[in-house]
Amino acid sequence: MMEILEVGYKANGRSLITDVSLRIEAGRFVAIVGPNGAGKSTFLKLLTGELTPACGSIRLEGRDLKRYRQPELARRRAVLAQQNHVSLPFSVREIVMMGRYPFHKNAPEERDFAIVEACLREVEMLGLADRVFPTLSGGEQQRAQLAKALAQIWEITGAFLFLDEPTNGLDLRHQCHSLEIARQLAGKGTGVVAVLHDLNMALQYADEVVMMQHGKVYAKGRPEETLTEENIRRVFDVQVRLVKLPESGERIVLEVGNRKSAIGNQESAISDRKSAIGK
Ligand SMILES: Nc1ncnc2c1ncn2[C@@H]1O[C@H](COP(=O)(O)OP(=O)(O)OP(=O)(O)O)[C@@H](O)[C@H]1O
Repeated sequence: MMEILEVGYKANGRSLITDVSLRIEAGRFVAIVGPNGAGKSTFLKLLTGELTPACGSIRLEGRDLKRYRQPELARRRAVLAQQNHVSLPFSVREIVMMGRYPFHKNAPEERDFAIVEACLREVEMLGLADRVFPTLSGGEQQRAQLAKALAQIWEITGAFLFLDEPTNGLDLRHQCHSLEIARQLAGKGTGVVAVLHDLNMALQYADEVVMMQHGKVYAKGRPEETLTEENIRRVFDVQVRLVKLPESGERIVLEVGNRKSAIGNQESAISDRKSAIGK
């Protein structure tokens, strides 16, 4: 379990995260949503240990995250970052094997090779395993990086998987497939924390949704409690309707327009200008 208590973070004298408290249980899929610049990635980096809080504490299994050594942390959690640049000519298989580095001493063993193959199969990348990573398309690179993260936590019970916009660059089928993999991992006891922009994906896959705004938690709880029309309007500044699908009862978010439309703003700017020049 992860316990986040009154965490704050500052950069260049500016507060990016303020007073965030949260419990993340293993076996749950938590989606972090919010507009651009809300602090989602910064918060995720605090959870992974990449950044250190300026105040408050983050505890993993009852122990402060700051007290974990890097190799120890690497055996408990995996991260799919938003940007994963690889310029060296590693093959896809070699990239995925990097997820096994925290577990073998000098060279990979038979078990590591088997896990790499299983993870490549999981993300449907077996056919591209020998390709040089930088020659892959954006979506293929994203799936290879997901396979690497899976390889890292493949055999760990109660591990955590942190995903920053995991559906970035993926086609619709692979978006669903990636989140389905994460969902299944949660079903087997992994704690999944994913930054998602697609509110419908959050509704469909998450057990809990944390909605952030201006570096703070605006709302948190079950998806249907958090992703309400009112919360979405207030936080994203957009009008939506939540519609129930008759066949399954599932709810979907339909965007029905910006609160302040760009055209409306342009029209008022033109009329302001006309009155300023006396027309
Ligand atoms: N090192 C830094 N110094 C100053 N400001 C920063 C720094 N890192 C992030 N920020 C700012 O903090 C805010 C939160 O950034 P963050 O990347 O966490 O947002 P986000 O919610 O993940 O956004 P997006 O949806 O666009 O990815 C942004 O306004 C960003 O410009």
